[in-house]
Amino acid sequence: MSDLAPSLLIAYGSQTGNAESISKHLHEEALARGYASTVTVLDDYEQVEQNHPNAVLVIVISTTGDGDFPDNTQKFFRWTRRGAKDKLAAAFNARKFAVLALGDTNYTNFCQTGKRIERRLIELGAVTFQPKGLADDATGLEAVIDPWVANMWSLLPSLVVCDQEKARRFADRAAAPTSSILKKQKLDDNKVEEKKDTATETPVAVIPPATTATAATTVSDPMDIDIPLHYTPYKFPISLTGVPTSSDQVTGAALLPTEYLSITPTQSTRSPLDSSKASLFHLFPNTPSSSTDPFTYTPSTLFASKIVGHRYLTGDKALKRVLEVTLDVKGLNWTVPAGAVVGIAAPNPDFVVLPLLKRLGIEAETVLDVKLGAGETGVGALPFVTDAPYTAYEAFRYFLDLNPPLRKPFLRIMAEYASDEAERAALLFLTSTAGAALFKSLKQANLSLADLFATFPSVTSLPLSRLLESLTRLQPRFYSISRINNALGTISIAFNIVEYTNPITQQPVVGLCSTWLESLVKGAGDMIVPLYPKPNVVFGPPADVETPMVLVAAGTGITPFLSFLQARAEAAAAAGKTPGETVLFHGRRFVEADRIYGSEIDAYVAAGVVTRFVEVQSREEGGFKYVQDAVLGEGNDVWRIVGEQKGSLFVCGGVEMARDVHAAVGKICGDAGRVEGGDVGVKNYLKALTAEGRYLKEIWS
Ligand SMILES: Cc1cc2nc3c(=O)[nH]c(=O)nc-3n(C[C@H](O)[C@H](O)[C@H](O)COP(=O)(O)O)c2cc1C
Repeated sequence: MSDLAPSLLIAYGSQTGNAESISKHLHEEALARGYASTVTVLDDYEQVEQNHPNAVLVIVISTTGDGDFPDNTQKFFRWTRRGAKDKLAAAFNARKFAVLALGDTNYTNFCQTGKRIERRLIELGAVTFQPKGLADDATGLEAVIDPWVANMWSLLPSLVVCDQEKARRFADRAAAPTSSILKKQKLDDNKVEEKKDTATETPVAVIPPATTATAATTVSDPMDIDIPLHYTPYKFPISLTGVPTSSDQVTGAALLPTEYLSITPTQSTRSPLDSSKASLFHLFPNTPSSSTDPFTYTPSTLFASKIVGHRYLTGDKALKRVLEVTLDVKGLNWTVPAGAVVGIAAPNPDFVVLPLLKRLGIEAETVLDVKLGAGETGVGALPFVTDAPYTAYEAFRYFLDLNPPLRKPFLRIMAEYASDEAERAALLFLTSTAGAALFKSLKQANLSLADLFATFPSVTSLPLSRLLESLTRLQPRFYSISRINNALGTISIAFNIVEYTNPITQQPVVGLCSTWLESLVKGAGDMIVPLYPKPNVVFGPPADVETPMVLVAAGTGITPFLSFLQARAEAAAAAGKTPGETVLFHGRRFVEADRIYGSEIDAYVAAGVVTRFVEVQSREEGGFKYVQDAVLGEGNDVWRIVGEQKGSLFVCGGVEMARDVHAAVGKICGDAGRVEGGDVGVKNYLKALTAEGRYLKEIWS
């Protein structure tokens, strides 16, 4: 009897789509190599595994937040810790598995989730068939992923049953210098379109229609805002040094991913173009309009909240505008706790969607029938699942990430459809090992999909199925709630309007969600914001209002702390207690212009809820420059509160700031022998504080 497992099961956990995309491509390649393969999101693992009890398991998982599990793995990880012993044993005992972890060394907890999952599965009796891969986004994921995956393919024949005929065909394809199917076709096909340089094409500019929807209460509206209406795609100048001009000269190009989606444009059309309406909701007919359980709402059953107020929190001198938006969430029936977070599903802007559809030759109004190809079984392989069939416009506007990170499998697919030989060669070269430096320079330019098509204008006939296979789902954007009114059923969020110039392409870049929300308050839509409450948020103030705490924020990192202070003031008043000592550090650029929630904090200071407010300005003379300098400067107090009085320390803001504050706190702990054991002692001490929930961070990149 063979010891080989009957199949391969690829399970992913992904916050922004990288692990998802990698897993789907692994799955497709596994099928092409002759393995019976299934791909699933980790949260569905328990159910999917029952149909594949003896499969070899490959886990691809990213780390998010501050060493946290992606949202679509939380259920899985909880189950591995607290699930029924017999079920866990059945699922994992003697299971052969390997972990490919994605992370970024800019974060303190590099690839933490991959490490934890591997450790936990080993505890449950599973056995690794190759060491985990730790891929680093800071230096380029491919440097680790490519050899890790190559090693996996070399080991799988001794682990999983393989269809030898398919394996042989695959080996033949791999041995061919490049896929020549399209090339041959082109030689005989006079109908191939003339090369068109779309970089010079004028993109369609869509002017959002004016609305008569209820106007928001504008407290202050300091300036006229230009809402972007169009985007001119950027053609990346590829340096031709060392780049082969003919595809025959390219060696070691990536293999063409197998096609797995079947997309049929149906005869029906639906006019989808009224983007002033929250048309997203007709795609989710089963979504309850209200529910007694707020967590019924998820990324695929969104709640329709309504903007009922807005104001700018920054002054004219500020370099970035901070907008506060107040949303009616009564129907959620959610008693919102301090520190709560909502995920907002912002659509792609029409000025990106419509030119892209035009570029691909797709009618926006056509209803699509999207299915897995014949013989496909992977439950996680569909790019999105909704209750209703949708139009091309809806798919592009609401469901697809149109700014994906540059990925080699997609470049390989583009090469297949490039009608210009030099472009085809360049695209193939980009996927090869020899093209690594060029790939890196293109990746660093953060090109959008539109830029990529402008860079390779001869890719004109890319089928929709190929594009959808390569794109991942548009992810919700998360916002900490700053102000809560549970009686009225409203919440407020405050955020920077993201706008900057891409340093490499010099193109303007705008944030998807922040600019969309701003456009709504400027009258570009019907003020409906699809959202859901993020479950399992642990970032909240200590339960006992007398526990002292230190809060460290930079910029809009102040937002969750507003809710902490509000909760503390209310709980102290209700219990007739004096709130514990609270030191709040807030870093910003300018004293006045960036004093986000300044008057609210002044009121908390006056009421004794904030006992010390340390304001730090990086662009003003005098005082501490950065918040980490202030934390270090106030080290004695920080230690007294956290170390001696067993208080709590919370940090919220960007990743660099959190790293620098972490270093400052480490120094405070190590100074004067406060924590013994040198660097290792301090590291373990801070780890223990985190485990106790007394040192928590909310971080974004
Ligand atoms: C907000 C945010 C937080 C992150 N936190 C961590 C972290 O704590 N540790 C780490 O190793 N990587 C961290 N990363 C890096 C991601 O794991 C990495 O970019 C990965 O490629 C993302 O994969 P995904 O798209 O499948 O989620 C973070 C990335 C973001 C955007």
